[in-house]
Amino acid sequence: MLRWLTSGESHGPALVGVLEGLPAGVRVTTDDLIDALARRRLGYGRGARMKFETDEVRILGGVRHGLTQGGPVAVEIGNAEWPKWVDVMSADPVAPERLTVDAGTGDVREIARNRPLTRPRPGHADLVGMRKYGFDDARPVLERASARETATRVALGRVAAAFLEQAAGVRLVSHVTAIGPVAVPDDAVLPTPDDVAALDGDPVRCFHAPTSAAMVEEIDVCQKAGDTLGGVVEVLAYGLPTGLGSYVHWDRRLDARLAAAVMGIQAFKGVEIGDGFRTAARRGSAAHDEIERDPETGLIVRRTNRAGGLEGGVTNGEVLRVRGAMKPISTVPRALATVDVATGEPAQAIHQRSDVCAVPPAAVVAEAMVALVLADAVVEKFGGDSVREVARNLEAYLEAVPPLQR
Ligand SMILES: Cc1cc2nc3c(=O)[nH]c(=O)nc-3n(C[C@H](O)[C@H](O)[C@H](O)COP(=O)(O)O)c2cc1C
Ligand SMILES: C=C(O[C@@H]1CC(C(=O)O)=C[C@@H](OP(=O)(O)O)[C@H]1O)C(=O)O
Repeated sequence: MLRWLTSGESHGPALVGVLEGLPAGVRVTTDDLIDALARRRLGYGRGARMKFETDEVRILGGVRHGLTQGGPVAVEIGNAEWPKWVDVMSADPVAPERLTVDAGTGDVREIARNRPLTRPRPGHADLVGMRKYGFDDARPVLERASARETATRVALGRVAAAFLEQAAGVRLVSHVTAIGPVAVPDDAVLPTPDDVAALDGDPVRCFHAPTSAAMVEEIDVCQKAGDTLGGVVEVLAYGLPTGLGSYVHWDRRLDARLAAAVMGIQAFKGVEIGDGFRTAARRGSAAHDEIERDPETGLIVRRTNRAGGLEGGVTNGEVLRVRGAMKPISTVPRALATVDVATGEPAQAIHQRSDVCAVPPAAVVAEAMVALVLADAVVEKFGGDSVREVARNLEAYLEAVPPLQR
């Protein structure tokens, strides 16, 4: 079983992540993680923080000389702004004057970062978090609810993706299929893992050039109006063997595990496998993927892939397609109405600096979550303590499939 945990606050000294259960022998370096994190910082419509954040990453354990060792892999991602937050986010108690004296100039004044946040922002965890954990300040809530935490998931997801490729030849790619009302046409060509560089070069991680231009325009119009946008991302996994996941129990179904992982990303409100909600509107004769034997290879193939690579919660050998719907960024510059919980009076929500649209980086985060779930499913089905052992087990399984079922 593969397990992962993250810790850390948005403005704390660092985020940390631990991935446990990964076989030994996965080739991975700090540079691989740097690349993955740089990809998550891309995207038209992101806010001020992504302009200076460097995601300084260190591998703290589990990897030696570029190879995983079988122990938990631990990563740390520094916060470029930590010097500004040392007192506000100190783990240990600080003297009250440290919160009112400017560390740089020595001036005594109210420092905005230290002021209690009592005007909870609609669409964020602020109000529910204050009530639930007993805070009179939203600061501790937003520090942990923030999507800054997704940097850790992307770093761990990169390790999982390395395992998938090296043990099973599985490769992933993510792209944006909609921003607000602007969507790629249903018949647009799907990207493959060889298109990652092209997607990285697109301002909104969209594989359809005319739609990409329209998405950028939509973000510009929205930003000028003081508003924010959401959208839809898609993750594709190529080269998956059949047989990952199971139909025998609800929590073994791979579709259920993928849905939970994608829904567990901040601001994600819907998940589709394959044609998902569109399938619900079709008749059965136009909804499923007919089976035939390829006259050239003699192998069993599908005429279509509407199911998105899963039947009965089990991979069927087709390309896996998982989509996630992200709601618009909650911090709306044209501030939303709220109540000041210190006074009980009507108020406008606090406005923290913020992204206008974060759908492109969210695609990268979704890819990381899918990689983690698939790596877990591969470890579960093919076991093994080293990459070589997993690859051997996979090969033996495929060889044992009766010829007429291949
Ligand atoms: C990559 C990414 C970046 C985000 N950036 C912001 C942001 O800058 N400002 C903001 O208000 N919300 C941002 N969000 C969304 C909030 O974190 C999210 O809406 C909030 O936690 C509440 O969502 P929930 O109801 O799903 O928990 C971002 C989400 C993701 C996935
Ligand atoms: C820091 C990241 O995203 C942040 C997500 C976020 C939120 O509320 O979710 C709010 C903003 O943070 P800050 O308040 O520090 O400007 C974003 O920049 C990141 O993606 O690395």
